[in-house]
Amino acid sequence: MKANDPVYIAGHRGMVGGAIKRKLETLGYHNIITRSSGSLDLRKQEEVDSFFAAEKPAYVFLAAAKVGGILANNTYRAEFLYDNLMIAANVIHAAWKHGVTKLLFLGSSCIYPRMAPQPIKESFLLTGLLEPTNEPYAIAKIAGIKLCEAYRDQYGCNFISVMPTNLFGIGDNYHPQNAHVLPALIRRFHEAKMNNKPSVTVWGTGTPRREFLFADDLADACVYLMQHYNEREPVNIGKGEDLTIKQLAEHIREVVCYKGEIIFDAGKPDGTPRKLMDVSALRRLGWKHSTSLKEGLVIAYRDFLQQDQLKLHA
Ligand SMILES: NC(=O)C1=CN([C@@H]2O[C@H](COP(=O)(O)OP(=O)(O)OC[C@H]3O[C@@H](n4cnc5c(N)ncnc54)[C@H](OP(=O)(O)O)[C@@H]3O)[C@@H](O)[C@H]2O)C=CC1
Ligand SMILES: C[C@H]1O[C@H](OP(=O)(O)OP(=O)(O)OC[C@H]2O[C@@H](n3cnc4c(=O)[nH]c(N)nc43)[C@H](O)[C@@H]2O)[C@@H](O)[C@@H](O)C1=O
Repeated sequence: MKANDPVYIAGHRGMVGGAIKRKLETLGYHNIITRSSGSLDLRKQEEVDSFFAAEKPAYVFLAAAKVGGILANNTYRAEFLYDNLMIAANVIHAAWKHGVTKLLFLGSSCIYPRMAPQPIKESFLLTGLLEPTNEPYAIAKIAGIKLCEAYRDQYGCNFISVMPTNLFGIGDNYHPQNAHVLPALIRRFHEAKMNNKPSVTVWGTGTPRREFLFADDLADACVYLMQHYNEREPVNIGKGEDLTIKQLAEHIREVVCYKGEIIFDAGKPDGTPRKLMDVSALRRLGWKHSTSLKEGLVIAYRDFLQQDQLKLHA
């Protein structure tokens, strides 16, 4: 990938796409192609085809998707399946048809079986039942991986897939119901602090374990793999270390400087008990994260405060 090659980032206004764009710009890439979902709906095959015919991207980062936390996944099951299937199918097919040199598809750690042995190796894909709360999203993401593999097998396309662990960072979604746990709790603890509430409720039992990677680290890994990885097998992207949701909530309470209690609502779903990534393949390829959870949380809280201020002045 050379500095003047046309690089399309699908989903550049999102947390991950935005981080990939920042990374590429820092590295001197100056021919970056972007479209918002308003100007190019990736669920529409003809629109996608015309876009690829006109813009002829050489490299594609596929970071556009319908994304959300456990409740959003479980509530909007139709959209999480339909939108993500259509986006993956349309973009990957157009990339083949219009001769894209290389494409990187973003999957997710939730594609692995709910009760997969830990840490989860890439080879565990399709060896067991999925977590029911995010089965539609996972099925669409698995279809994306299989599309990359099929176009590689049949047509020799250099399409690669990466499986990121749970992410957080700049430009995250802080919606109280639809967000992932980390941004949702930043908001809940902040609002409790501002309103002098005696306690904050955290969904589930607090016992599930999750791994959290800072989105700028993920972007760094994606660009690294775009430059150095050309194989068929998906690659896990994570840190290889996790913690319980209770421990995460305690870290966020500290960063936000909230002094009240934490209460657990076991009526809400826990989801997968654990999904710790085996990152040995990524390490062998020469990549390791650089941002600690604590450092990332401080940046994420600052990002939340900035988004909050922007809304107040909008
Ligand atoms: N966040 C996480 O914890 C994880 C994310 N991932 C994966 O990383 C990728 C990026 O996620 P993230 O950045 O968090 O998600 P965001 O919700 O922040 O961003 C998603 C982007 O996708 C675009 N998009 C959605 N629907 C369409 C559509 N129909 N047509 C065109 N563009 C569309 C949106 O564009 P616009 O803003 O213009 O509407 C948006 O910018 C996804 O593939 C996701 O599955 C994987 C593991 C964990
Ligand atoms: C990235 C990944 O994200 C999703 O899977 P998930 O890992 O279960 O993600 P989550 O962040 O929503 O929850 C993690 C844990 O945290 C608990 N939890 C506590 N309190 C809140 C809370 O306030 N909000 C949320 N969302 N969860 C909370 C929650 O009950 C659960 O035990 C998938 O949709 C999947 O598709 C996917 O790709």
